[in-house]
Amino acid sequence: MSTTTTGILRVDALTMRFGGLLAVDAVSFEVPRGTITALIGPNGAGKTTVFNCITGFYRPTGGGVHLATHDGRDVVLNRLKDHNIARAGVARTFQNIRLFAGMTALENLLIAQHGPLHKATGFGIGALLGISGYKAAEAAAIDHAAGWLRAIGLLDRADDPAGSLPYGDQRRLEIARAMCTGPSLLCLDEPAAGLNPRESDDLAKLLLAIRDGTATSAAPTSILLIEHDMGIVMRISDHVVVLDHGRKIAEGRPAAIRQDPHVIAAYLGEAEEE
Ligand SMILES: Nc1ncnc2c1ncn2[C@@H]1O[C@H](COP(=O)(O)OP(=O)(O)OP(=O)(O)O)[C@@H](O)[C@H]1O
Repeated sequence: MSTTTTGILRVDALTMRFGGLLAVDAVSFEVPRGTITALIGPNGAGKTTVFNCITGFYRPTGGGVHLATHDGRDVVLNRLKDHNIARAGVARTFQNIRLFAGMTALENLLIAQHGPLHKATGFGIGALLGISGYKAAEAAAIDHAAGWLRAIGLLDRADDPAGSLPYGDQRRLEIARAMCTGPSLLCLDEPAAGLNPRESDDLAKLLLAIRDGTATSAAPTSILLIEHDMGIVMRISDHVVVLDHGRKIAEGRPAAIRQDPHVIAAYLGEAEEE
């Protein structure tokens, strides 16, 4: 893990109201660069809402979300449309799998790279005429995709439809697809949901390798994840932010969070409500 404390993402007094419901109430935290930061909390705590504000699905009612770009600029994400948030360097996955099930694993990773390919085509005609710039971009995109397929152990299934892969493989393929966009921040919404212990273990290793930049030749990438599986959170997170009823109730290293009385009370409260 990088030791620099500069945050790659700064969430500043973020507030989100749905009519009379205050779903997120002036929440502030940072994702330190080079870390896996987990956003946890009982059901309805506001985790997905914060996530949706960061990734441009919701426009917050108040506060701001700032991304520090590679070249040191501060980009205010909540003023951008979601495709520009992706362009600024934020990639995300969803709670439900959103692969193109009928396309192959490789094709799913190539689609994620339509940006550089599009640029090389001169808006399409280059591809039709077989212009060399396009061919080079296409070869680079295939190389890049193959690198990610190797990293997730699916190179031998490159030509299989994504929908035919086991569930755990589809989850890792989605993460690879997000990584093919070359993000500086990867946001994952419950990546371990529905995985068996072996698949969770593969996921944990993949996320650590993405953080450290050892999965492929891609640079180390900071990760923000929402996760209910405390085993995985405690095992791989460097930093944990805890929400309850729309407010931040704790923040720190996993070992400290595990013993925090406010966190224990929030989760006990959830168990009593069930
Ligand atoms: N689009 C919406 N419209 C109205 N209320 C919403 C909307 N999205 C979320 N909420 C409400 O905001 C609160 C926070 O929900 P959110 O989904 O962010 O919590 P969460 O921590 O992600 O929960 P879970 O762990 O169950 O997914 C809840 O009371 C929820 O009902």
